Amino acid sequence: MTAAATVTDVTMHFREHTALDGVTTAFEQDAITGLLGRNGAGKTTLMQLLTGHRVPTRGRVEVFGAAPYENDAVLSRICFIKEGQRYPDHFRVRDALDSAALLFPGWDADLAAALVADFDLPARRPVKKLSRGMNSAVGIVIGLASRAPLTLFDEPYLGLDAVARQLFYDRLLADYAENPRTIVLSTHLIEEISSLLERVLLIDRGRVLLDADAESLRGSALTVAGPRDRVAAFAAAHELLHTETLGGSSRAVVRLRPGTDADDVRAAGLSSEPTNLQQLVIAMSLQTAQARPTALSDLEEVSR
Ligand SMILES: Nc1ncnc2c1ncn2[C@@H]1O[C@H](COP(=O)(O)OP(=O)(O)OP(=O)(O)O)[C@@H](O)[C@H]1O
Repeated sequence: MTAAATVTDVTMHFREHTALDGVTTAFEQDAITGLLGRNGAGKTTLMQLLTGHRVPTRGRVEVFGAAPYENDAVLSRICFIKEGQRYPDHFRVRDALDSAALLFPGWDADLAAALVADFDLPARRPVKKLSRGMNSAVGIVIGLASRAPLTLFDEPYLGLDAVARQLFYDRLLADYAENPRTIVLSTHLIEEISSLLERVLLIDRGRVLLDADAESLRGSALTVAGPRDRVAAFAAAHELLHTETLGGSSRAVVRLRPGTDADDVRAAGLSSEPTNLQQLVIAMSLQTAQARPTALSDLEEVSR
């Protein structure tokens, strides 16, 4: 794969807190990557490193072959849309778009105008008087119309209703099909965007938990159910992500070994149902949470 950006053994400390811990990954060029993970996992921190807003404590970040920090040649090719983006107080919607047009060499004014109409944005209204959702829509218009070779959206939906979110997904996909570029999208609305994704990067407590091709993930996990012993025997031959047992029955989320499918589950005398990306992410995150050593505060609670 050709990478637009690479992150090599990157650690990021904020005083005593480790936000990223030895992260190595690559963002495929001209692909849409979903950056997933629980609150505080380190998604925003990773995006800040990719966009030159921070330098890592250790390790190397390269975007288009060079370190992004204070590198104008690289930064002019990056658009970073953050949750709750702020604009100067006096800015109207039109001013926000005009300054974005100056900032991004690939700016498409026609696309911006079409998106403003799609999202029903009042061009002459001050941005600070917009509703939360409208404010997010301004960020989305800028992110899409920038046509930046690397565009990052960090939870861009604050306050956006379901119809507007769907509009965003549709416009993103349509424009991306005509103008492929590298897009990184962090979100907690995993199922809503799962069909858009070509790559999935799941971070948990600053570490990479999953870095995979979305197509290969689809169908790779199943929820299997049946008698406890049979489920345990089946899971032992695959990768067990999460299990729940009630009396003699169990349900387990399992990542299948390559070359196996639901027929193998049936042959083992178990029932199965597909596990979607959101369920897979939850199961993997829960698995690491359960495997984690007991927190100090819990020990203190026990010893009291
Ligand atoms: N400037 C900072 N100073 C101290 N700690 C920070 C700073 N920025 C982030 N952190 C901590 O680093 C960790 C990762 O934060 P980050 O914002 O990257 O997570 P996230 O995955 O984007 O979370 P969310 O989904 O809630 O937005 C968190 O524990 C956070 O408190």
